[in-house]
Amino acid sequence: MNNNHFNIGQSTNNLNRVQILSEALPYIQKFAGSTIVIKYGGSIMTNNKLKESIVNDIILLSHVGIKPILIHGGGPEINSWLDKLNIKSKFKNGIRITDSNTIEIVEMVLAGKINKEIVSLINKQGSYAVGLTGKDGKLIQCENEEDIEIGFVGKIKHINTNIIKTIINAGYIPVIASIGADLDGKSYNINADTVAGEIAISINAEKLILLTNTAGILNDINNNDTLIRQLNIEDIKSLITERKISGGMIPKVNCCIRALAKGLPAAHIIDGRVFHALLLEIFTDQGIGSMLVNSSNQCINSKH
Ligand SMILES: Nc1ncnc2c1ncn2[C@@H]1O[C@H](COP(=O)(O)OP(=O)(O)O)[C@@H](O)[C@H]1O
Ligand SMILES: CC(=O)N[C@@H](CCC(=O)OP(=O)(O)O)C(=O)O
Repeated sequence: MNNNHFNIGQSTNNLNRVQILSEALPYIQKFAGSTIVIKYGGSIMTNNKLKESIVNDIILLSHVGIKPILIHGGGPEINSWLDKLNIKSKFKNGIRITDSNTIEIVEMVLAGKINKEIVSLINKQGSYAVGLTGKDGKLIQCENEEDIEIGFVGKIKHINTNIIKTIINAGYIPVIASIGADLDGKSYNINADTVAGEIAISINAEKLILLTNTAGILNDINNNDTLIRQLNIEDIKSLITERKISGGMIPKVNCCIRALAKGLPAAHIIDGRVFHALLLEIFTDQGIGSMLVNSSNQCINSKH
C-alpha cells in the first residue's frame, strides 16, 4: 500500500471509502479496541465540507472498533470574537495571554459555540457525541500556570479518566473543549494540543493525532521547506533550538514530546486540510504527515 494509490496531494474528495476499507483491513484489525486521541485545530475549522469530512472519518473509526476521543481548539474563532469586542489577541510562545475578560470569551466560544457545533454534526450523521469541557465531571483539574504574564492559563494537575471511559464504554464519542477548572471551579484556558497530549497520556492511548493547517512539521517554515516524515524527541528539540519550529507548532511538539516520554507509542502531526487525512494516516504504511516517536530505532520503515 502506498500513498500514490490514494492520490495524495490531489483532492481526495471522491475517495472511495469502501476501497480504503478493504485495503486498510490489517490496520483496522491492529487498532480495533485501541483509543486514538484526535485534536482538531481551529486553523482548519473554516471549511464546512472539511469539517463534515473530519467528523465522518471519526465516525468511521468508531464504526470499525477504534475508540476516538476528539479534542478541539478554536484559536482563530476566539480571535475573531475578541476582535469584535475590541480586545487585542496576544500570545507568548503560541499560548494566549488570557486576562479576566478574555477567559470569558474563550469559554463562550470553545464550550458554547464550537463544542456544540461539532457535537451536532456528529449527531446529525447518526452517531452519538457527548460534548464536555474540563469542568464536566471534573474532567480537567488544573491550577494557574506559574508564568503570571499569561494570566488565566491552566496547568493540568489531573485528568478524570473515569468520565471519559464511561462515555466511551457507553458507545458515545467524547468531544472535549480545552477549558479546565481549579478546585474552586474557576475557569482556565488551556491550549488544546496540551489537553490532547495529557488526555492521551492519562488514557494510555495508542496514538495522538494532531490535525492542523500544514503538511506536518516542515524543516523550515520560514523557507516553505520540506515535510519531515519521521522525527524522534532529539530531532524535535534540535528544531526548536534552531528556531525552525515556532508559534502554534511549539505547544504541539511539546505535548508530543511529553506524551512520547510517558510511553505513548506514536504521535502524528498531519494536514487536516486534506480530505480523509485521518484515514490516510492511520490506514496506510507511509501516512501523510509527520510521525513523532520516542527514539530513532523505532518504526523506521513504517508509519506504525
Ligand atoms: N516547522 C514548522 N512546521 C510547520 N508549521 C509550523 C512550523 N513552525 C511554526 N509553524 C506554524 O504552526 C502553525 C500551526 O499551529 P496553529 O496555528 O496553532 O494551528 P492549530 O489551530 O491547528 O492548532 C502552522 O500554520 C505554522 O504557521
Ligand atoms: C492557552 C491557549 O492558548 N488556549 C487556546 C485554546 C484554543 C486552542 O488551542 O485552539 P487551536 O487549537 O486552534 O490553537 C487559545 O486561547 O487559543
